[in-house]
Amino acid sequence: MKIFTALQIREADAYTIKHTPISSLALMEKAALACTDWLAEQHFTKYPFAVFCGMGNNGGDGLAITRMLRNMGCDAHAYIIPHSQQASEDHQANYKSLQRYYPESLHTLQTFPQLAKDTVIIDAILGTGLNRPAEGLIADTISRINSCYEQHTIIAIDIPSGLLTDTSSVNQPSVQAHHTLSFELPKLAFLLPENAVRIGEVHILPIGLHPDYIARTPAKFNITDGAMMRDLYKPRKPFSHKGTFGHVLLIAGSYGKMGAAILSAKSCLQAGVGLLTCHIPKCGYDIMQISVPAAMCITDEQFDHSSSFPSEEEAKKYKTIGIGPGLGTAAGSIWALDKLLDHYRQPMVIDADALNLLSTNPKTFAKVPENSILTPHPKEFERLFGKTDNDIARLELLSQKAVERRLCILLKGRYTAMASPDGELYFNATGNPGMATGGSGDVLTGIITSLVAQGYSSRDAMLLGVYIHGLAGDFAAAALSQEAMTAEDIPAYLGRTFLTLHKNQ
Ligand SMILES: NC(=O)C1=CN([C@@H]2O[C@H](COP(=O)(O)OP(=O)(O)OC[C@H]3O[C@@H](n4cnc5c(N)ncnc54)[C@H](O)[C@@H]3O)[C@@H](O)[C@H]2O)[C@@H](O)CC1
Ligand SMILES: Nc1ncnc2c1ncn2[C@@H]1O[C@H](COP(=O)(O)OP(=O)(O)O)[C@@H](O)[C@H]1O
Ligand SMILES: [K+]
Repeated sequence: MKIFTALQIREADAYTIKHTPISSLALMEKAALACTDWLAEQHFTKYPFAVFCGMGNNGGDGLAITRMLRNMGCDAHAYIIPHSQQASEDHQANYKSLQRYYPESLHTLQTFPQLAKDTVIIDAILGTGLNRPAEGLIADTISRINSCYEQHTIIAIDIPSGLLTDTSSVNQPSVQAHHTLSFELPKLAFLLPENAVRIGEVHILPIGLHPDYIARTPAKFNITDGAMMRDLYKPRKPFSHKGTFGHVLLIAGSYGKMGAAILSAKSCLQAGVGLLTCHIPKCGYDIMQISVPAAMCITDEQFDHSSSFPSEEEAKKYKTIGIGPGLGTAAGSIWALDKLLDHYRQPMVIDADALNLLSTNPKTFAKVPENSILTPHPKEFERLFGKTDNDIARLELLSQKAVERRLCILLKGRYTAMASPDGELYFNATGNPGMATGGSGDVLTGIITSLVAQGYSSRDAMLLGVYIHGLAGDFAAAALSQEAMTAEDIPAYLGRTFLTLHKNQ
């Protein structure tokens, strides 16, 4: 799914108006109807409404919504904020309609109104046309709306007013909404963790924008989806054997952190690898052999951490190496990793403590093979590449580092961002807060390493691995609840997840 900029959204609107019998005003009517239908479905229409309207088309939506709510018998009032000399054409048309049918519902905002108990606040002040920070009466109204957050439900139309669509809004005033009703496609602003408290729950409502414009307009950012993943997925051929699906070496675990190695190993197997060998410290031998009998084990000479990885000759038998979960950051491990990288040139998967080791040893980092996949969470990302002022700057840094170092790098989170060496940037939408539990990341490392071994390109293994990891987490949450599920439940639901990838699903 594509993420369009504010400019592209405007072009999509214009293209739809030009190439279909629908007028600009009719498109606004559709948008307003989609919002009122949603309000009715969610049973908000039993409450009074205060609709705050700007003077552009977002305000036009607000006026149309007020009229439609009135048509449904609701007690709705529109408060227009006079921030401009002239309202947009469609705003003027909707103003006239409301004035004609429900003149008592129209107000020009002078002072913030007294709101009756349970009044639902609709924010239709500014939409994608925001071109400077909100100030004056608009900023005051935003701040008054936000002061109602605990007592009233706040619903933003298209985007919370004050929030920029395509760039960071840190330190800018904006409405803080419980729900955002947006049209047709998600916006970049909705995917940024820094905006989480402002956008609330986002609901994307279709309004029939022209599919041709959407199909042929390239987007800088995309969200992966089921259709794309079904195209990437490689079904197994009947005469394949375990050698077909690669041999993984998983270097993981240390004293007290063998669980990370177990989670990663189980996930690697359940994601379909042909053979799995785990390199673990001596303390982990019984634990691994008992917990994951399908995995072979090589024990390090050290008892509590690993300090000697395979030689060039030994490493040849592995299709790829996954390294990091529970590894620890002992000096011996960095020394061993450095030695390994002197000869191992295949793309590998690097996570957790292995990333921490790289972040303190730039010379070792420089030896990481091209097309390797790095899987940092935000803190690990910061250790590797430094701090940024905001989420947009961090996305740019992510993309820049992936291109510069010829690596696939994924930045974990609600919408994991995935950058490949050719500059592509994708977001993943599967997954849920039930996965915010220790070990979920170790599961991801196992899955992605498994996919690389099975012959997926690094980019495809990253996109598909993150997608199925999240979807398995969604199945686990649906069956067990977000609270009760643990990281172990994610590989347990990989089976159901793979079934959704078959072409006939
Ligand atoms: N046919 C269409 O184009 C459709 C548009 N839609 C709505 O239209 C919105 C976009 O409409 P517009 O392009 O009119 O944009 P806005 O409604 O966001 O308003 C833009 C106007 O506000 C002014 N402005 C921008 N930032 C300001 C600030 N900080 N302080 C004061 N004034 C400011 C601009 O100069 C401009 O006059 C969308 O977000 C969506 O809600 C929907 O009705 C769907 C169809
Ligand atoms: N709220 C959430 N929504 C979606 N996915 C989440 C959420 N919280 C965590 N996750 C996913 O769970 C994983 C957690 O990884 P990580 O932080 O490395 O955990 P750990 O180090 O405990 O294994 C990531 O893949 C992340 O995307
Ligand atoms: K708005």
